[in-house]
Amino acid sequence: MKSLSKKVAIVFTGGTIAMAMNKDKNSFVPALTGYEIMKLFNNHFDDVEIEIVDFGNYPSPHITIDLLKKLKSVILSLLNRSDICGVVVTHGTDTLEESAYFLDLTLDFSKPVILTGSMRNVSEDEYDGINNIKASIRVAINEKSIGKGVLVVFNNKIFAASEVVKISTSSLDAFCSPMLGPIGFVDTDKVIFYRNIIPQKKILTDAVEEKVSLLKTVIGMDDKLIKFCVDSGDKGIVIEGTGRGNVTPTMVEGIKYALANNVIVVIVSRCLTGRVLDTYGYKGGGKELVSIGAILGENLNGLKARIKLMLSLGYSNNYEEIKRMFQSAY
Ligand SMILES: NC(=O)C[C@H](N)C(=O)O
Repeated sequence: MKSLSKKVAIVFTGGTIAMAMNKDKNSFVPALTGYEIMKLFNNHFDDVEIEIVDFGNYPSPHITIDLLKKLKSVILSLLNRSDICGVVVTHGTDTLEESAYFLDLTLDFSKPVILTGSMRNVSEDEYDGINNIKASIRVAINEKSIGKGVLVVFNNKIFAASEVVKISTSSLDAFCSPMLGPIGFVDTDKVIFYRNIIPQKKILTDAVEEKVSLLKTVIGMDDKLIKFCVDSGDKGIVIEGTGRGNVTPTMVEGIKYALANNVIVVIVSRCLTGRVLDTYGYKGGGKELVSIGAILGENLNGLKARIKLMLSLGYSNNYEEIKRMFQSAY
């Protein structure tokens, strides 16, 4: 009999990793349970026991905040068990970075939690689901993965949830950390970390404010979308500004309107790397935005800043406290 020294729970939520070709629809659709995926896996590990948790089979654009709250509590109850050393979550890649960051900010745990998925489904030759699960298990059982927050393992690269983005619609190498690169790699059976990360400050809240929109600044943009968000009841708006965090002059009145209506406005950048800062003093520049009360979102991209604002507004309705949460992420 095998001696089972380590136990990893794998929570299956759906995505391409659990999809197959449907001939009638001539397209890819949800098809496989966690058990069916793991039958293909053919246990590669002698010393690891796997526990399968079938959470659901959701394409990731179908993931909601309610589902994320449920997923968080499923993961928490697994992490609380002394027999489980880490949790792997399979997830559709389209929204994986949002779910990973949500879990990173809300799970206060040192045991490894790894999100992964696949870019090819089981009907395709290059099905990458098994390799990604295998690499994720290796990271989950590695002691060096402890205390690093939620990680994303994809195509043998290891990323911090706070940094990772999906960069390709179709490549197997679909994820990257544009500013800092992966924190490590899975090289055959070895897990190698090349740098450490400072875990993000947690936002320990069960309440999540869902009325938060994300807008992107483009040339010639006016303020009609900002005003629409305010008038339709948003409590927060994240704006991806240009460059250092600037907007068009014609957006400023809308931002003032939002702030006057107690809607928190967070400015981040549509650039892929770098921090926002109030360096520009022209109309719509960061200096004016900060002076009227907009909050700068540091180096977060729009997707992550929106998740953080939803959680911050769930935790507090105090403007100063929310500002502090954005300014001291670590
Ligand atoms: N590769 C994938 O998983 C993409 C799929 N559309 C999803 O996110 O569910």
